[in-house]
Amino acid sequence: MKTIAIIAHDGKKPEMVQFLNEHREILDSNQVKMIATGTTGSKTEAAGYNVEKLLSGPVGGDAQIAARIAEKKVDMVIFFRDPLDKHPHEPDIFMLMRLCDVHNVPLATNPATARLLIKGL
Ligand SMILES: O=C(CO)COP(=O)(O)O
Repeated sequence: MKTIAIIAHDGKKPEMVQFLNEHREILDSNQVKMIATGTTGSKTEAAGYNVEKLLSGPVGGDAQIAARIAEKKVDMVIFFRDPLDKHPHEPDIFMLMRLCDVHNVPLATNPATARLLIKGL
């Protein structure tokens, strides 16, 4: 069983849903568990997937996922960041990405990278 963390900023949520739908077969299999920040999780559920929803990003969701990364409970992170928007919780976003590097967890921040990573699952 592999755990994938799914996170998307508002401007990137449509791209995330499109990405998920392109990989439905893999993501629906019993070999994959998804966790997500709150609103991304709601969109993921609305698209028909099972997902564990954590808090919304700005109120601690990124920090919760970062903690799971530190606890070695996450195998891959797909985080479609919006580089053209400001985020009040930027310190949490950097913490999450930093912990991916500390713990050598694969991190995709755009669909092109995510497509390559998910093929390697
Ligand atoms: O803010 C986010 C990531 O930094 C995402 O949070 P939501 O999925 O709750 O919108």
